[in-house]
Parts: sequence; structure tokens; C-alpha cells
Amino acid sequence: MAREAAAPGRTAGKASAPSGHHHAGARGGGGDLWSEIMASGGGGGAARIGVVYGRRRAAQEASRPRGAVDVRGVAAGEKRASFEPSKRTSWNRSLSIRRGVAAGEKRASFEPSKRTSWNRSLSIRGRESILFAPGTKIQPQQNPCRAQKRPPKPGNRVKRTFGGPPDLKKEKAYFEEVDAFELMEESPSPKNFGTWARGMEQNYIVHDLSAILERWKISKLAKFAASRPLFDIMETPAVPSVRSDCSLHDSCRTPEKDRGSRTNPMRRTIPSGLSDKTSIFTSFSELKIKEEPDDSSIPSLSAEAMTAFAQLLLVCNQSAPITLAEAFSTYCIPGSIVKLGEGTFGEAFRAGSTVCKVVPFDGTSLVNGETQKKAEEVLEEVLLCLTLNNLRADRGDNVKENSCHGFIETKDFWVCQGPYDPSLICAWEDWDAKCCSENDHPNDFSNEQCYIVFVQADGGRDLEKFALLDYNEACSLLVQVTAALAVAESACEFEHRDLHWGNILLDRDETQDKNHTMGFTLQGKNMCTRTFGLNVSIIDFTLSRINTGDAILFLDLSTDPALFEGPKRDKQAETYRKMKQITNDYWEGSFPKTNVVWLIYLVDIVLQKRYSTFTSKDDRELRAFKKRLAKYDSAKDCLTDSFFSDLLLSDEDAQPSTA
Ligand SMILES: Nc1ncnc2c1ncn2[C@@H]1O[C@H](COP(=O)(O)OP(=O)(O)OP(=O)(O)O)[C@@H](O)[C@H]1O
Repeated sequence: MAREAAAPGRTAGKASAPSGHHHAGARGGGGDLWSEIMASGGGGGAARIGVVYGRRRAAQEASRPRGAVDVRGVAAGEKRASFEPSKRTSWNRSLSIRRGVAAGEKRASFEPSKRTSWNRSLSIRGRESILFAPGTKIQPQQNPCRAQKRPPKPGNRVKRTFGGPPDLKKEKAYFEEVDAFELMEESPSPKNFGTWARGMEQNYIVHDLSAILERWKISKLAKFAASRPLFDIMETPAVPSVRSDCSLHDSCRTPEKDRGSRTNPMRRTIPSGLSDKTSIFTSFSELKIKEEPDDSSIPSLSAEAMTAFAQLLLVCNQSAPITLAEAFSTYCIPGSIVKLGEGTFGEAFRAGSTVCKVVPFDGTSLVNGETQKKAEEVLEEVLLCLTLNNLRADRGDNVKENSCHGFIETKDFWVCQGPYDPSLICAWEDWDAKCCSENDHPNDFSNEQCYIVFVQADGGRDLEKFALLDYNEACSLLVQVTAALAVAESACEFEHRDLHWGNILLDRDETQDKNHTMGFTLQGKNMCTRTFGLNVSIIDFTLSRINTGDAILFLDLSTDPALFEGPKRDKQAETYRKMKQITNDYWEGSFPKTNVVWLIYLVDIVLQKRYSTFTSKDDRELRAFKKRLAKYDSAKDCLTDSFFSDLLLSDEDAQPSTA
């Protein structure tokens, strides 16, 4: 579990208030709005997903880092017979089934572990993805029974790699970016860095998400084509292209009837009304064809393909990695860096008004007992962050179908290389002295070690460490989390899948009055939540599932049985088990109910914290709410509960924004 320091001197409040803030003038139920939204059938409606192409981590070779050296003398995948203290004993990490670590290979450790929290992290990693071919229509995604994973061969196979006409606009954008990248390589100095600048405010960096996705997709396809995997090219309806307004086109969605249904193991149900047939890739996780495609059927993608590392550099607008000191210098002076918290994979530091999460990757040494993420996995996490960033209300005039500020804003990314900077080591040691870190000391990283730095807004303190003042704040927490999940569900079939109290940040803003509200848009309806002075941000999307419109990104938790073996009656462990029941271990699928079980967990946490200011009536309300939650199928459904009727306002009911 992620932990956070007492964080002395934490500034109260984000650098800038989200633009969706309003003052609420009146309370009002959302009845009318709700009937409209529910009637529209949006997020939970007849959504469809076209599975075009996919992969399963097990089928993937571990990609070797470029010249990364294992300073600790432990190659990924090797058993580590360590006589040094291993800091981790978490039950859910015992199985290292991930890229670079073969199933069954375990780190042998002869020392007690410092880390006792079973839920701290996953022992498996490697984000999964299912790509949609450009311009193709969709095949509805189903939840095949695992015992019958291989449906019959389609009768009418077409040997084509891509279906549908090429999206020339995107291609153009892609090649323009690649050209820009090459230019950068010739004359590097893409970003301003090199001098420590106190509190230097960063402009928001605009990332071209669709170009990034396109580049990523091309590289993935090329990689698979190059490795001559077994393709299955199926006859299916075509997938509409991505929409930039933060809402999946209905036909990009997973069909309602296929969500969670195990009675229909076939993957090829063609939604009624879609008769346009074209060829698509099917999921690599369910390869069905035992025949290799003709050479001629694979487009020459290798020229366009870039390594994940090169793509990361491009996303970061860098021609080469920089040092951690250079990256941090953009935001603050070295002496001001404070470590805020840690996770299994990342160390979070406050740097000026931002929080920089430093995640080592591509190295062969174990970090905190774990194999490091590969560039490919990091890239997919970057894609996920950018997709969620897209949910934020536009800075321009564009009105989005779905928008909210409930997910932490990722402001930028940096690719870094080299040893940890002394200023970071200093901050790390200060935190360790106060909070007793469960992570490895960062002083033995090599000169070749790479890191991705996620530059995020400062979301405040995590719920584990945050003391809610009163019942109103508890309600504010619940309504903000529910609204954010509902919006992301509707926009991109988002499921967080790991919403424990370390992954919810709270920030009390003393400047907000009691009527302050936070705006959000759900399926075109502008609404507000009452905040009672609290800003809530959801972080850590490692386990999350998202449908970007181009691809489904998810983690196949079925390869990590230990995750579901946590202590009985432990709320968090029970929640993972509930998710497993809901998904039936079919993690590719869309099951918004997983968001509901985390909301139930959240109510439990609030109840469990036994805030002294809660009256017995407050307790009763929460218990009754928790009971009712069990009957909902999505966060969006939950938002219709009477518990929220005084907490949700239509935009018209809210006073004009003061933000
Ligand atoms: N944007 C942020 N603002 C404030 N604190 C943050 C922020 N991001 C992370 N933190 C702190 O750092 C901790 C670890 O972050 P996070 O959970 O993202 O790391 P992780 O390595 O992904 O964790 P996990 O072990 O769950 O995978 C959080 O619990 C929180 O205390």
C-alpha cells in the first residue's frame, strides 16, 4: 500500500483551482437530470467494443533495455538468492509472473521483509492491450468462458492486416511528429532545463493523444508482425475511429449484453444493425488460427515502427534522456524537494507546485524486490494518464460530452537516466527517518538506470493519512469519487480496479466556502457536486482498465492469483475477490460493477475510521447507503442514489463559478 509522510509544510490547495468550480446557491435533487441521463442509456447502454487486435503478456518476449546494466548483478527473471534483507513479504507479490520474470521463478530471500502490507502492489505487471484497427468497425466484446477460450475458426477469413480505409490525417500527424523528432535528434535542446529555478511554474504541456496512440498502435502491430505471431483475421463489423470529445462512440463500446455474460463464449456476435463487414485482428489472448499469414498480408510497418523508448522520448518532447536533476530543476530548487509518499514502483516527491513520481524502468536490477517495468509498460501507463487527462474540462471553448476533475492531472512526463540525484536521496532519507520507508534505498542505481518522471498536480494527502473533519467531508469524498468514476465510465469504460485508500488524495481548500461546488459533465449534462471545501483526486492507474477508442488497456489479473489471497475479512482483500467474481477472471471485459465494489469499500473505510464527529444518524445513513450500493451495476447508477440528492446539483442550481 502506498504510504505518505506526515508532510510538514504541505501547502493547502492545488496550484490552481480546477476550472469546474462553482458556488452552489441552492440544494436540489437531480431527479430530472437523472431521468434524462438514465433514459439516454449512455454509459451503461448498448455499448460495443470491437476487438481488433490484442496481446497477452505471456505471449510477449521481454524486451531488453538498451544497454541497461544490472548494477546489482541480478538479471530480470533470474532467481535472486539474496542474503541482503528483502523488504517485501507481501502475499500478493509471491508470484512474479510478468515480463522478464517467468512464472514460478521466485526471489529467494533469507531475511525478514520490511514490507508487510500484502496489498502494496501487484506481483505481476505488464499492461495488456487490445487494439482497434483504424477505420474498422467493431466486434462486440464478450466474456468467453475460460474453459472455452478458443471459439471456432471463423468461416470467412480474410487475409488482411488492417481493415477499413487508412486514416490519412492521423498518418500525416504521425509522420510530422516523427520528422520533428528526427529534427530534434539533430539539434537537441527540446526543453528548457539545466538550471535550478525556484518555483518555476510550468505551462500545461499539450500532448497530441491521437498521434501518440497512432504511433503506439503502428509499433505494436509492427512488432507482432515482425515476430510472426499466429494471427487470426476475422470477419467482423468495422470500428469507428476515435473521437476527440472524450466520449466513446456508442459503437466503440462493449455491448451491455456481453458484459460479464459467460453464457456466450463466442466472441463474434455482430451487433444488430451493423452489417458492414471488414477484417480485423482478434485478441492475441485468444489466438485461434494455427496458420501463419502470408508475408503479403502483413503491411510493411517496420519503417514506421518506433521502439517504446523512442516513443516515450517523443511524448516527452526529448531527443535523449536527461538527468533527474535536470528534470526536477524545471520545477524547484534542489533543497526544496520533499518526498511525499512511496509505492512499490514509484517514489513521489513534491517539486515546487507539482508532484513528481519517479519510476525506474528498463533496468535489470530488482527495485523494491520487483522487476522493473519495461518501456512498453510505461508507455501504456502514459497513454492511460493522457486519456484521463482528456477528461478534464477543456481549456478552450470545446464542450465535452463527459468531463470531470476527479482524476489527478498529469502535467508532463520526463525520461531520465543516471543515478538518483543527491537532492532526491536527501529527501528520501528524511522521509525514511520519519516514516520508515519500505522501499530500497535509491543510492545504488547505476549511470544507465532509466526513469520515467510523471509530473502531476499535488493532490494533497492520501485518505489513509487524511482525517475527515465531519460527515459533510465524508459525503463530499463519496460524491466526488462516484461522480469521477461515473464520468470516466461513460467516457472510456474506465474501471479503476484498485481504489484503496492510498489511491485517493484529498486536499482541503480553506478558501472555499461551504457552498462551493465542483462542476462535471456526464453524458452532456452539466452538474456539480458539493465539495464542503474538499478536493478529491484519484491516482494510480496501474490496474485500471480503459477503452481509449483505439485500444483497451487492462491488466490481466488472472495471472496473479496471489492478489486474491489476502486476509479474510480485510476490506481491500475482499474487494479484489469481489472483482474477480464480477469479471469471472475475464479482465479484458467491461464490468463497471468493479467501480461499485470499490465505492462500497470506500463507505466501509469511512465507517471504519469512526470519526468522532459522526452522529449515530450519520452512521446509519452510511450503512443504509452501503446496503443500497450493492444493487447498482455501475458508478453512474450509484450516482442516482438518494444519498447524493443533496450533494448533486444541476448546473443551473449552482451559483456562478468563482474559480
Ligand atoms: N499527485 C500526487 N499528489 C500527492 N501525493 C501523491 C501524488 N501521487 C502520489 N502521491 C503519494 O505517493 C504515494 C504513492 O503513489 P502511487 O500510489 O501513485 O505509487 P505506486 O508506486 O503506483 O503505488 P502502488 O504500490 O500502489 O503501485 C501515494 O499514496 C501518495 O501518498
